[in-house]
Amino acid sequence: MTLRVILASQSPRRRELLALVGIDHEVLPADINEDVRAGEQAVPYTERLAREKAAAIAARHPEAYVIAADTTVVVDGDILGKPVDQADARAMVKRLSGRSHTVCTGIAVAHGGRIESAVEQVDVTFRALSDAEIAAYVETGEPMDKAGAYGIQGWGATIVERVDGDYFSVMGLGLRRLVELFERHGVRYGFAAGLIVGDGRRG
Ligand SMILES: Cc1cn([C@H]2C[C@H](O)[C@@H](COP(=O)(O)OP(=O)(O)OP(=O)(O)O)O2)c(=O)[nH]c1=O
Repeated sequence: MTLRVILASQSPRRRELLALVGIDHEVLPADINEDVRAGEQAVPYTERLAREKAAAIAARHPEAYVIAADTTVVVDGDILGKPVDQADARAMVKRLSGRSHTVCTGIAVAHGGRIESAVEQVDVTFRALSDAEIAAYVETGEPMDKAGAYGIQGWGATIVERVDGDYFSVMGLGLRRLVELFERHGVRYGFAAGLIVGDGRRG
């Protein structure tokens, strides 16, 4: 019998990252309300959302280990989610141009009625961009499904000057932290072996 791992996310980046380190999984995106509560800061917000996404799927699949995450960009205390349209995307990229912002990624692993969670904060600095460059970048479509309207793993890589923290958390799922959360559930990670519970079952 295999260890069942469910990724409660529609994000193709999160699927790629799990595949990168050999964590076999199914995908069952969670449909929850992602509204920010009045006065809620990015760190508690992203952790709450990751936990709610994990809990929603774990309630239906109690035998599984459910992974969920939530990523936002924070600048001047404002939380930037995904842009609603191209004008919004241009405004977001312009706001991030030539300065630093923080990427917050909440991550959660639910199993057996318990949820282990954490938040990674990473400072990212953009080089200065001209309006023409911003328009051309948004034209590619890359920003549209991403928090803060950029993807560090795509053409956005040519915009990022420095990253202070975990690169994979910027992409949407911190793998070092994920392994730590599994360990809190008593599940070990082995290179090449993947996830291993006490009796040697694999996921
Ligand atoms: C900053 C940044 C974000 N992103 C992505 C990761 C996430 O998919 C997305 C943030 O949206 P999220 O709401 O965290 O996730 P999602 O809507 O894609 O998926 P789900 O809610 O089902 O889990 O932004 C990148 O791919 N690269 C980046 O550099």
